[in-house]
Amino acid sequence: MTSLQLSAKEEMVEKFLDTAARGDLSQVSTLLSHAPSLINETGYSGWTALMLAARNGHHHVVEKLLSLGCDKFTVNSSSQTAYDIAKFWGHRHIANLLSRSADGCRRILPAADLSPQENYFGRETLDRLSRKRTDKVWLETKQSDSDTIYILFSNLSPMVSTSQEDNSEEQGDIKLCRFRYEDVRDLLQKASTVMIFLGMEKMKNPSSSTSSQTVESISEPPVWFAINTDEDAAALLKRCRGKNCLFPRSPNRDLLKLNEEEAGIVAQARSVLAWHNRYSFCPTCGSSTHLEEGGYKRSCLNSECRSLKGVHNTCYPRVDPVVIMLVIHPDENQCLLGRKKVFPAGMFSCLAGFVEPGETMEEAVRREVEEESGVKVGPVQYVSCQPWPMPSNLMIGCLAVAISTDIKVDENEIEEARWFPRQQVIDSLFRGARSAFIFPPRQTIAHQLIRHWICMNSNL
Ligand SMILES: NC(=O)C1=CN([C@@H]2O[C@H](COP(=O)(O)OP(=O)(O)OC[C@H]3O[C@@H](n4cnc5c(N)ncnc54)[C@H](O)[C@@H]3O)[C@@H](O)[C@H]2O)C=CC1
Ligand SMILES: [Mg+2]
Ligand SMILES: [Mg+2]
Ligand SMILES: [Mg+2]
Ligand SMILES: [Zn+2]
Repeated sequence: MTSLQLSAKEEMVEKFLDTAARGDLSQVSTLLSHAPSLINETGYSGWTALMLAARNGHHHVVEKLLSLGCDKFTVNSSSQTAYDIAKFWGHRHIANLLSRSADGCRRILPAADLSPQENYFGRETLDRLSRKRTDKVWLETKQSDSDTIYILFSNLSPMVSTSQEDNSEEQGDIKLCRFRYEDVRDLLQKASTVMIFLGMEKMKNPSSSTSSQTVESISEPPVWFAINTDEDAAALLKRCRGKNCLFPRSPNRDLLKLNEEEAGIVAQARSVLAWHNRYSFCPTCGSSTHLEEGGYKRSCLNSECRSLKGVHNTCYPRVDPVVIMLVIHPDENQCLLGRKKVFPAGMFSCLAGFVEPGETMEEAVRREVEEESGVKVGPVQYVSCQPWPMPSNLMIGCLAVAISTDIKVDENEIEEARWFPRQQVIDSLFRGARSAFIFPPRQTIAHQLIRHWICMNSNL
């Protein structure tokens, strides 16, 4: 590029910036249609067109520049963005415009990944159709529909099939056994059977149906129900026609071998069934209860019971919130991990604990960390969450920054807690069993939080 061309370009940039500063919307649009690359240019002042328009309160110009995709995070020599400038000069409507959208949030919370992170047990393959839970006729019709899928639980364990060759604990995958109405009809008639409506399979590709098809001619996807029965497990397994089926004995370990779709279905079914299992009688008066709303409600049969007046939370499935946190050392280069006695040898994980009534998520993080390790925590940031159906937790995953570093473990809860240098954590992640300590499995939110921290400030 010659110096003449350069100065012509500079001249063009200055002209463009001047039109933005004056709020000349039509001229801004014309110049950008001829030379779109002008949009993020900075002139001699180091300011972009967006900053100048924001400085002078030209809302329409700011709007136009944003609609054409200009970069709103560019900073001037005083490290101010267009948003900072608009706020400083009191142009509130422009500041609001610039702070809107997910990008605005990303700037406020740089560590938060706003594309929602999906954790194991969190995939929603079924549309829960909660409005259908009170539609008895629809539910009954669906129960006997030939496409309907039933999954069977015994003692809160789902019946699964497994490939005989694959006996490895970590890798071996298992699949849910699926049954039709005819296969389970007798079970549905037993008074002790608990059945819950799980939902309808989500349409894989709704837009692919041809326009010539009428709405009626497009058949609905199958719906799913889950059944828990007290029938003998061995007798139940005979329904499987010679396939290699079983009821896993250790849900904490074995359910992690399901694929993501089926894990999500089991998370929903197992938690609701576990609630029925533990709340057979009314928690308010001790009378018998009966199932309603597709298995999502248990109502007391005693007409005098207080639980029948107003909304009573004991009538609905319970979820226990648990905070789980990766605590970062103030030097930013170490994290706090602990181990319980029941963990496999060498395994360390994030600290976790139940949220107590009347407590915020942040306070629960600070209290549990201090109780279990003696470390005091300052800022807390939410990262992602995970349904954990053992039996019905919601794991709320956070990063937290320590403001003290001395460790004193509560031996009733934790066997050992240590600060682990970042490099050691990275080695463990990539070397697995050959490393100094073992990570919890990848299906746990604990594993994902540790990974999140490692990846946060690196190019991994
Ligand atoms: N998915 C994951 O990555 C992880 C999941 N977890 C789950 O988080 C849960 C809580 O972690 P902990 O460290 O054990 O919690 P914790 O530190 O609060 O201690 C558990 C103790 O709290 C008491 N407690 C208070 N509220 C309770 C409630 N609603 N249900 C049961 N016990 C209650 C009991 O005495 C229990 O022994 C565990 O059930 C565990 O399965 C724990 C770590 C990792
Ligand atoms: Mg605790
Ligand atoms: Mg704990
Ligand atoms: Mg606790
Ligand atoms: Zn009652």
